[in-house]
Amino acid sequence: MPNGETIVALSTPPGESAIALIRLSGPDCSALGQAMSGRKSPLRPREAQFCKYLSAKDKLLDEVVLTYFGDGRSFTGEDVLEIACHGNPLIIQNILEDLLARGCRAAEPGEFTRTAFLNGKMDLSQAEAVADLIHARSERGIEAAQRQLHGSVGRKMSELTEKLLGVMAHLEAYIDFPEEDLPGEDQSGPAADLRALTLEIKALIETQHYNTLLHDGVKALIVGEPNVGKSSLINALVGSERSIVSEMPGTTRDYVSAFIMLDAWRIEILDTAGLHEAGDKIEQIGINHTIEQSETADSFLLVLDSAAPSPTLPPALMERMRPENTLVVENKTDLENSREMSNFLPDYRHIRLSLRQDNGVTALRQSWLELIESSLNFPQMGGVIVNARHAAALAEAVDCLELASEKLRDGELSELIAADLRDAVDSIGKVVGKVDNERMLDSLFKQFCIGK
Ligand SMILES: Nc1nc2c(c(=O)[nH]1)N(C=O)[C@@H](CNc1ccc(C(=O)N[C@@H](CCC(=O)O)C(=O)O)cc1)CN2
Ligand SMILES: Nc1nc2c(ncn2[C@@H]2O[C@H](COP(=O)(O)OP(=O)(O)OP(=O)(O)O)[C@@H](O)[C@H]2O)c(=O)[nH]1
Ligand SMILES: [Mg+2]
Repeated sequence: MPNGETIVALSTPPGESAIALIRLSGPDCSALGQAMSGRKSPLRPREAQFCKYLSAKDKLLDEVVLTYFGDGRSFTGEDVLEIACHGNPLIIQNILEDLLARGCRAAEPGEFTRTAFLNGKMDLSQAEAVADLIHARSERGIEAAQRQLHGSVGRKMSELTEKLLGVMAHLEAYIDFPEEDLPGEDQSGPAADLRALTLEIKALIETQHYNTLLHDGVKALIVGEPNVGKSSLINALVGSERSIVSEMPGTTRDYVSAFIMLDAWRIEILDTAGLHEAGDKIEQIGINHTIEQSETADSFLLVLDSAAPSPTLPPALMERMRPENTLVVENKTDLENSREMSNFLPDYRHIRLSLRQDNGVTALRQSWLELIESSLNFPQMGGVIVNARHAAALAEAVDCLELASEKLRDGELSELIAADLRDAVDSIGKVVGKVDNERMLDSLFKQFCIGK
């Protein structure tokens, strides 16, 4: 802490719990630990110690376990004191009030992690990963946040920076010598290096898509003609009556959504209004909603009534559905006149089932999972997935590289080109927080929870 303050916050959720953890960071931790426990000697570092908690007014507030992290060997890089007390909101409040009375300051949201970043315990992408890890809602999300917490993004940025510095060195050699004097493999010169690097960064920016998938979930749309069993399907997948099922065509008028887990994936699944021509005004609005939703959908379950003729679907929707992102669900196989429909969309994966007899749903989940995993091709780039902030910084780097490429082509001065490349290095540095910007840090850490 620049001004030597010691910050304090409850790090566990407010409310009743078996144990609550109050965390302090700053120079007063050792003295406070000794004072609150009434010990004659300082607390031994990195050792859990059972103590009484005595307030400044010498009142016994609770029996607690104290852990002191000295010499900055802690999460924040400052001295840290952790107080594990009984999880009663009144006890927690008494202890927090006592610590404030003893001169501590209440921590801002994310301030512990911000301190860790400012003390060089982690780079900015790792600090973001701490929050991602807390908020992840699927195994895939946790895995991705853990990779980032271990520095995957930072390592990728170092690699890109190294390459860029290499291009800068190459550029100097290229400018200093006429083309014909360079060894054969250098004939294409830095122009080719720059192109390759630009493509690599653009590919990295594309991985932002996976970040959205991890946070918001994979968005899946159940579509098909009226009465084919779309609502029966969402109910079977969710495991409860999420959507109304009836024998009347046109039962679902607008989309209904639910979240499910498909293996390690979080999926937002939408049951939609049956698609058919004409219909009344409300139906038409519902159909327009389906088409709108299809524009941002990652996956489709196209339901067919296998005892009815093949459907004709709106071209605007068909455009979005491809063999890689769509599973064709031939429902109602229990009906006598049910037949194979593999001639309809023959390039697509089909699955036959009877939702009425609850037969085939497990096979559908398996088949759908395979389709999702193969179509999302997840994750490439050595497991690096960038977020919106990283992507914006990388897009700046791409702009700088493209400027540099243009100047190189136009034969401009090497100093001008080098300046653009240095700007690109700075933009890449923003990802890990090498380029400091107080406002950006404020807005980033504001999104954290208190005590983190
Ligand atoms: N009790 C407790 N559990 C916790 C945390 C915490 O702050 N306190 N964490 C908070 O998010 C996470 C663990 N992260 C941590 C990261 C670094 C250090 C630490 O003491 N680092 C020292 C020593 C490293 C070592 O001994 O290898 C250092 O970096 O110098 C502690 C926790 C999850 N569990
Ligand atoms: N025989 C048979 N009937 C089914 C099957 N699955 C669903 N149904 C029936 O088909 C009718 C329509 O089912 P829904 O799930 O409401 O169909 P929907 O596609 O949501 O229909 P809309 O919302 O009107 O577009 C209901 O009477 C269901 O009980 C099945 O596998 N076999
Ligand atoms: Mg329905």
